[in-house]
Amino acid sequence: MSDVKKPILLVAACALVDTDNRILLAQRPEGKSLAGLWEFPGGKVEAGETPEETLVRELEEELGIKTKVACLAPLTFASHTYETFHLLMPLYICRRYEGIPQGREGQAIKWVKAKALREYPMPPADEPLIPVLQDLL
Ligand SMILES: Nc1nc2c([nH]c(=O)n2[C@H]2C[C@H](O)[C@@H](COP(=O)(O)OP(=O)(O)OP(=O)(O)O)O2)c(=O)[nH]1
Repeated sequence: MSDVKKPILLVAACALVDTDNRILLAQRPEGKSLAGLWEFPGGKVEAGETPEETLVRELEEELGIKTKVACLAPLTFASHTYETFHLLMPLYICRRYEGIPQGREGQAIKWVKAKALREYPMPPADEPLIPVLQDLL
């Protein structure tokens, strides 16, 4: 075990699910950490925000869709040590939203069937989330 304590980073993420039970993945753009990997939309919880508020904000900023705190249900979470921080990432599921998701920040997006999730390389923290979604959907 390392002596140096890593800060905990709180990131809220969302499995957005459409009427065909597909899940939306977004590709991390070049220039960011973990570039090219496919992730659940979301982002860092800012000071003064609840994770649900973060998601309502991020889903609008990143995808141009509107949802509500009441439409976000907690599903599971990721807890993973990266080199410089420990990621704690609650994963919510959302089936009720308005608008058609678009990659508003230049990121590619893709609707993916649960059984095909492993065809899309994801950050290591996301690995344990895949079977949870596959069991559910
Ligand atoms: N949104 C999201 N982030 C994830 C997932 N899996 C995972 O390890 N992460 C990590 C990547 C980032 O380190 C962090 C999310 O940060 P962010 O999306 O708000 O900010 P960012 O890409 O600008 O972060 P960075 O360039 O500073 O690393 O959580 C995931 O499925 N969704």
